[in-house]
Amino acid sequence: MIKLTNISKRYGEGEQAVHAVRNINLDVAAGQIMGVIGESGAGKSTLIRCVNMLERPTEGCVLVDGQDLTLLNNSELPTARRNIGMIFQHFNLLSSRTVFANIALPLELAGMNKAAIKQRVNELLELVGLSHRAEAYPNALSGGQKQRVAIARALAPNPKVLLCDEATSALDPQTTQSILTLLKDINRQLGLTILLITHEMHVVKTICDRVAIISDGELIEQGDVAWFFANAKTELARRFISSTINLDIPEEYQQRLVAEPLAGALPLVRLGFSGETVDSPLISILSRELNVDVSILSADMEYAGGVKFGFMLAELDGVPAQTQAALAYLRDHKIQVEVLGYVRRHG
Ligand SMILES: Nc1ncnc2c1ncn2[C@@H]1O[C@H](COP(=O)(O)OP(=O)(O)OP(=O)(O)O)[C@@H](O)[C@H]1O
Repeated sequence: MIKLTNISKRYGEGEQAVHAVRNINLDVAAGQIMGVIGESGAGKSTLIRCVNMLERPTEGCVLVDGQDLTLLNNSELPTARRNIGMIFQHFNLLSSRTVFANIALPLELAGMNKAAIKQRVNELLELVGLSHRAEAYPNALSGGQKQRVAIARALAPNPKVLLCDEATSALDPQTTQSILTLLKDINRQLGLTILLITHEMHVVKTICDRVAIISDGELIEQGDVAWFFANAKTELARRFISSTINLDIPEEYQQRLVAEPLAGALPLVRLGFSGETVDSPLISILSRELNVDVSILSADMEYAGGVKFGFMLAELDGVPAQTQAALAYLRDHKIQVEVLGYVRRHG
């Protein structure tokens, strides 16, 4: 549905030039939710604004629903943009218009008659759960309600694509969750393709099917969300992932942790479960069949992209040969195993 080929965007010329986006290739299939994540200044806003030509790329080609937008002139763009809705971090509502009139605006601009506008706006108000606030002005709404109005306005012309530019960054965690749930519902109900940019891995984990990571204007890694959590290679990706997972080694264990397998010290392992992990009761098999007791220190298991994944910190207690057999068994079952060290017993 969206296909970006060799997109670059340069601001300015010569030595002053800023290469905000460099040579980016990205495909978003119809009906998919794709998240682009990166740190501040990485080029996320520039990239998403290139998709609807709010910024014209310096190079490359932008196909949306088969149409190359870079070939259109400024008078042809407004019609093509009806296929592409967009929402923003700060909502961008018109404060002098009511909720109803904000949502009606793109329909008025498209020349729709009053009765049809009324029907469509009422449908949209219902979709975003704001029928009771139709006559309110934006100033009287909460941040979450404002974003709901912005979503309704973006959906008014029945676009095939929705672009979300840090759409939840100005919202508290609970409101963020409700907006993400709404976006996912809309994606399912309407088959809408969504491209979002964010600096929060939580957003990606909650609603995206695929994720791409951008650093210094370049896409450095991309993949299905569940795969990405378990397999991402770049340090930046791993940093984003650990920001959503709390697996610190408790202080008391840190003090007893040594690098070498001293006699009597037990291996402390970090187990990574991914979409590839074989779904069987591994922990009970270790204790029942391999005689290794597993003491779980902490675990953070998640469900994202339709797949269970997560991490666990555990101590393995058994004689060395059995512990080795247990580690091999886990690896055979596609669990990532990392021995973090060996924990000396008390005393
Ligand atoms: N209109 C502009 N003129 C010149 N430089 C720009 C312009 N817009 C963005 N840049 C520069 O391009 C780079 C990428 O900016 P961009 O806003 O796309 O990053 P971002 O990842 O969205 O950052 P943030 O999360 O902080 O919004 C930055 O170095 C920025 O200073």
